Amino acid sequence: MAVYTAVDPDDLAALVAHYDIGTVLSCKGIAEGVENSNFLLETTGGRFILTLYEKRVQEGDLPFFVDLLGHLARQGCPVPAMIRDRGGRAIQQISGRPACIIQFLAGISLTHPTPAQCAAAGAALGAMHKAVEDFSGARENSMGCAHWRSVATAAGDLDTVLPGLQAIVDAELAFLDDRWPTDLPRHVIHADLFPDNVLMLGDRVTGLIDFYFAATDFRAYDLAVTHASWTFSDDGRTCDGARASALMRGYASEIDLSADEVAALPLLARGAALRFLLTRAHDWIHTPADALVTRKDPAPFLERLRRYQAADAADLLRAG
Ligand SMILES: Nc1ncnc2c1ncn2[C@@H]1O[C@H](COP(=O)(O)OP(=O)(O)OP(=O)(O)O)[C@@H](O)[C@H]1O
Ligand SMILES: N[C@@H](CCO)C(=O)O
Repeated sequence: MAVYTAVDPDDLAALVAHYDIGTVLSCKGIAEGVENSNFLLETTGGRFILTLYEKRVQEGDLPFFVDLLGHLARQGCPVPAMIRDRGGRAIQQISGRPACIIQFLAGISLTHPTPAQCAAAGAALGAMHKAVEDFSGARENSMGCAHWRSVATAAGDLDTVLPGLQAIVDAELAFLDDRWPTDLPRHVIHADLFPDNVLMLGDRVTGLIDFYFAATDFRAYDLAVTHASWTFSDDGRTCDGARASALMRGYASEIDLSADEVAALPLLARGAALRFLLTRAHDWIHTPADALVTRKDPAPFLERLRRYQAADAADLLRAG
């Protein structure tokens, strides 16, 4: 369960009193997620998500996320609104943390998506990319390629996570540093569109959530992150061809990738696998023992990295 910070009931009642959302009925910690503290907040006015921003979200970035979600909502993307209080403020403070009350969206986060659901997710990502093209905001990708070396250093001794991991990471960082593209189409991307950040009812996408890694980067890298997180077996050893081609086909129904982007996909996918391997390894070592959080296993992302390193990786990344 991801609850790093507890919320005092009196503080919560005082916060909610600034909004036109009624009074608090209940507030329960949400089991999913590892980054922020999330609560399901029920008031006499309805159901909301209360998010307290933790380690990886900088308070100064919150206005960017509020603007981005507003822009995407106006373009018809299924993203949750950040609720504003009577004074027009979306960003608050509670328990010493920056916090937002967010619209609750219906839908279920999948753990084992079908090909049809992968196609829908790919199309939703593509539609989001179209919608964001004229968004004027920008944010450096603090989890992008330029930062992976410092994430690795901050993690500490990677061999304590998996024997031999340090050498694998060092070699991969050197490989990617030499080859990472510089001039592919870029705009604000989600950068973390895992299945748990997409709400679905059947084969329909009802919500895209958790934009707190959104940043300016290659759109094809966003597709690579989505491929890495939607199309593999739980242990990361096998990429499911039907899911992968459906995801790519769904994305292609919205966005025509250039030949350069298609050629770069295997490399971008290696980067995506490394990014999540590194942050999971960091959290494996550093998650406080008393946090109500289930750490995510880094090993399946090492397996994905190996798969994307293979000579036939481009075959996994083709639209069927
Ligand atoms: N707007 C929303 N509507 C409905 N449910 C939501 C909403 N936002 C979050 N949730 C629920 O809360 C869970 C955790 O939210 P979120 O993914 O934002 O947390 P996180 O700690 O940032 O996670 P991650 O580990 O994916 O970065 C989601 O899986 C979902 O079940
Ligand atoms: N989606 C990420 C957590 C956010 O960095 C993971 O599953 O590792």
